[in-house]
Amino acid sequence: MNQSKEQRILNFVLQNAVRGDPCSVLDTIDKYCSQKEWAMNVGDEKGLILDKTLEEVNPSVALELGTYCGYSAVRIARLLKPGARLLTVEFNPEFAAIAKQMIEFAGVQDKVKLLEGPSEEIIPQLKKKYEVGTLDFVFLDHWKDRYTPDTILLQECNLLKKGSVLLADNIIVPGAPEFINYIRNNPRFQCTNYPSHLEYMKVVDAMEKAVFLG
Ligand SMILES: O=C(NC/C=C/[C@H]1O[C@@H](n2ccc(=O)cc2)[C@H](O)[C@@H]1O)c1cc([N+](=O)[O-])cc(O)c1O
Ligand SMILES: [Mg+2]
Repeated sequence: MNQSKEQRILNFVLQNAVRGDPCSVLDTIDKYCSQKEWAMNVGDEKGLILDKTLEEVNPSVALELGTYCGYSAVRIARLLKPGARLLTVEFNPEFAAIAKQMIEFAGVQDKVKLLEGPSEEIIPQLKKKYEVGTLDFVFLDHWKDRYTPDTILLQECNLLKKGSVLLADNIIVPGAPEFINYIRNNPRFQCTNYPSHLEYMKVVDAMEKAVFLG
């Protein structure tokens, strides 16, 4: 059976990146996806916005919704302080298997826990099953029509505290209009927009940061 694009990306990393070096894994994925096959990784330009936000927040507990091939999981994990951890949620078993190998090759597996399943099932389990108190940082990069219901669910499950930071990808392309409408009109969030470009393309995109005010 012929390989998936995600398998080809992983193979390119296994053959060309430096094992245990997260930056080399990120650079190798960016090289492949900008030169050979486009893929929906957050990429190097929006990745810098993710990096800066992480350096500001310096989270102890981070959640990612939408692992895909593990690019942003590696990107986030490489910046976590000792003892800090990332929980990343992936629904598609093939993608989860790829991401697991990507995370292990990058050498960040001790900081990352990959949770397989839909976000609406996993989020309500975070406190009891995954021993989460509250989340310092949440990266939203999964199905765009899930950003709003999952943000509501995070609040309902008491997973956010004053100062928790949400960062959402793809505000322009593919776009998350309901989420923008919800979060910018919600007095419990302080929002900031970060204009950028779609990964590996000249197309305009943006990220939105939303700080929970408690
Ligand atoms: O559609 C996009 N992202 C959807 C991502 C979905 C990922 O989230 C997982 N998931 C995990 C848990 C769930 O509950 C549901 C899905 C899915 O299994 C998939 O791995 C997208 C599209 C473009 N684009 O240019 O077209 C650019 C981007 O940066 C994007 O992020
Ligand atoms: Mg995205």
